[in-house]
This record gives sequence, structure tokens and C-alpha cells, in this order.
Amino acid sequence: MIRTWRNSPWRDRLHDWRDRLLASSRFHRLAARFPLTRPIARRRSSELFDLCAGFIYSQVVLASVRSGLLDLLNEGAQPPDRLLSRLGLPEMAGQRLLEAAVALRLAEVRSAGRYGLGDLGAVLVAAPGVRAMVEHHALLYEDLQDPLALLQGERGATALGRYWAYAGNQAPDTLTGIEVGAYSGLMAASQPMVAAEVLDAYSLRRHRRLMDVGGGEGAFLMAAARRWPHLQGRVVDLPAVAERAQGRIDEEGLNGRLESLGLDFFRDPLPGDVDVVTLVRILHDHDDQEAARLLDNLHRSLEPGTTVLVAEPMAGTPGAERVGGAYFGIYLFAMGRGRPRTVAENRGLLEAAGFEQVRLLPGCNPLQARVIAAKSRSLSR
Ligand SMILES: C[S@@+](CC[C@H](N)C(=O)[O-])C[C@H]1O[C@@H](n2cnc3c(N)ncnc32)[C@H](O)[C@@H]1O
Repeated sequence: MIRTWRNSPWRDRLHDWRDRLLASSRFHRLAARFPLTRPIARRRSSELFDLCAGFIYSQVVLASVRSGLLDLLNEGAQPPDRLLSRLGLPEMAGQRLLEAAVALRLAEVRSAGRYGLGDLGAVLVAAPGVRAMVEHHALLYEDLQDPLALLQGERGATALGRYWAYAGNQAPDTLTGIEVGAYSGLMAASQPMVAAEVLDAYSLRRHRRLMDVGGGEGAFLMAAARRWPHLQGRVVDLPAVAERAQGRIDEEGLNGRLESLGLDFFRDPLPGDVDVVTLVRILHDHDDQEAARLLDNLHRSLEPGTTVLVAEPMAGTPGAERVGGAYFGIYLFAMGRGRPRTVAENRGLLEAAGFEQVRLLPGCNPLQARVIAAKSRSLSR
């Protein structure tokens, strides 16, 4: 291993010393009094407070969505008595929620004591995908009530495991429309934010035919087709999901250019008559062995030189460590399979399956996704 500052014993010693210092109440008193260290001490205690109180913040967000508070504010600024009378909560409770929403910038006080949307509230109401995720998190919240029981596997079937009906199912291709409906709808609602990032990061100008593997109801494929009118495409997913995708494609009048195909991407041959393949929010759903199996199956079906894009939030992303390490790490654990991978780990999986020229594309918002591009190479390796 190459010795760098990150893995040097000097850095460890320095951090041990820092930890001892931060644990000392005398140091805290001094740091809080000394003008140069006071802002650092305050910022650190505020960050720690937010870590401990985060569960309250997310429940305030949920209450603001579910009670209709954000929708009411979205109609325009209004006096508090009018707002509270329309909220359908006991007045004092409504007032408390409103104050919490102001503190979290979901709402804000405007002129003449009226209340309007805050800057974060305004973003939330304009993003149906975020709102759908806020509602969806109620399931994860259920699973996390006793986090140690979850981590020790004592909880048995989890709410998230039941929700993602293909997770742990030995015959996912037999799932019914009812079993896949909720998650497919959620994915379609949250897809526009991801699609915009991916399509900005990679131009499909040179490509003629796209296959979106595990493409759900076709939201990504349709966004790509709208962006690139010359493009033809196919979404492949479990039969019950592919049926929903076909319905959407027909509704949008795109059935001359786009189609859907139901199959099990681990077992069934994938049609290789395409020049670009996307895997959006797919690999991290699966344990290493399954992810490798899927990539092997895909590589076997493709012509040499076909481009593959892997787009998903990744672990160890500078500036977005919490997204991979904390959010997706715990989310996928509760779901019962998969894990967020680093760029290097995804590269390793792709290369082991036979892909080459693997490169990370710059420019994506890592909260939504990072995008890795690769090409299939000849099977005579
Ligand atoms: C997390 S969702 C992502 C959907 C879509 N790519 C997106 O980003 O909105 C994973 C998708 O993989 C599909 N899937 C899971 N297991 C599958 C399998 N064995 N064969 C085909 N599709 C599968 C699911 O039905 C689901 O649509």
C-alpha cells in the first residue's frame, strides 16, 4: 500500500490527541471563550445537535407534507389565523407545526405577520419526487425504531424488504402488478431529478438505440427520448413492471420509438441490438455476487464497443459522504440486500465482467447520482 498522509500513523496519533482534547470539558470551556476557537466550537456543537435531532426534523417535514401545510403555503402568503383554520389540526398544534416549519426554512414569516413558503419549502413543493420520498421514508422510520435490532437481524422481515418485492424473491419475474405498483410509482416520481443529471453528464447524440436495464416504468428512457428526438429505445424490467412501462409509453405517444420487454435480468438473455445501455439505480440494489451476475449476463449479450452507463449514488463521494455511507448504507441494509459502492468498486465489477475504458463522468450532483461510462469488449479475453 502506498503510504500517504491519510493512512499514516502520524495522522492516527494526531487524531487520538484531538479526540482526547475534544472529550475534555476544560478544553470545551476554553475553546468556547477564546475568540479564535469560539466559532469552531459553536459550529461543532451545532452539527452534533443536528445529528441528534435529525429525526425530529424529518418528522416535521413529513407532518408539513401530510397535513397539507406546504400546499396551503404554496397558494401564497397568508395570515396565520386563516392558515391555521384551514390546516385541520387543533390550533395550538398547528401553531407549533408552523413554528417548527419556520425554524427549518420550510416556511417563513412575511410582511404583516403573514406566512409563506421558506426557501427549502419552495424547493420541496416543486419536486414531487422529493415529496414522494418524504412519504416513503415513513417505512424506513418504522424499521429504524430499534436500530440495533435491525442491525442484528432480529427484526425479521422489514417494512422496506416487503416494499421492494423483488428484494430476496427467488422468482421476481412472477411478481404481480399489485406487488410492484408502489415501488414502480415511487421510482417514476423520483426519476426526473436523476434523469436530468445523467443526461446532462453524458450526451446521447452519437447513439441510435438505448436499452435501459431495470428501467422501471420507463421514466428515464422517455426523458432520454424527449431530450434526443432521433433516439430509439427499450426498457427491460420484470414482466409486471414492463407492462406498466408499456402503458406509459403508449400514453405518451412514444410507441413508434420506444418499447418495453419483460424479463429477469439475471437469468434471461438480454437483447443486444443496441449501442448504449443504462443501469440507473440498479447495481447498488444487489449484493456483489448478484451485481456481478447481472453485468456478466449483460456483457455476454452486447456487441463489442457498446457503451454502458452506470448511474447511482456512490459511496465515498467527496462532499456527499453522508449520502452513500449513512443514507444508502442504512437504507439498503433495511431493504435486505445491496450496498452503495465506491467508484473503484463499481469499476472492479465492470472490469471483472469484461467492460473496459471505465471512466467516471464529471459534473453530476452526487446527491442524485454519479455516472460511470464503460465499453463492452470482445468476449475473446
Ligand atoms: C431501484 S429500481 C430503479 C428503477 C429505475 N432504473 C429508476 O432509476 O427509476 C430497480 C428496478 O430494477 C428492477 N428489477 C429488480 N430485479 C429485477 C430482475 N431480476 N430483472 C429485471 N428487473 C429487475 C425493478 O423492478 C425496478 O424497476
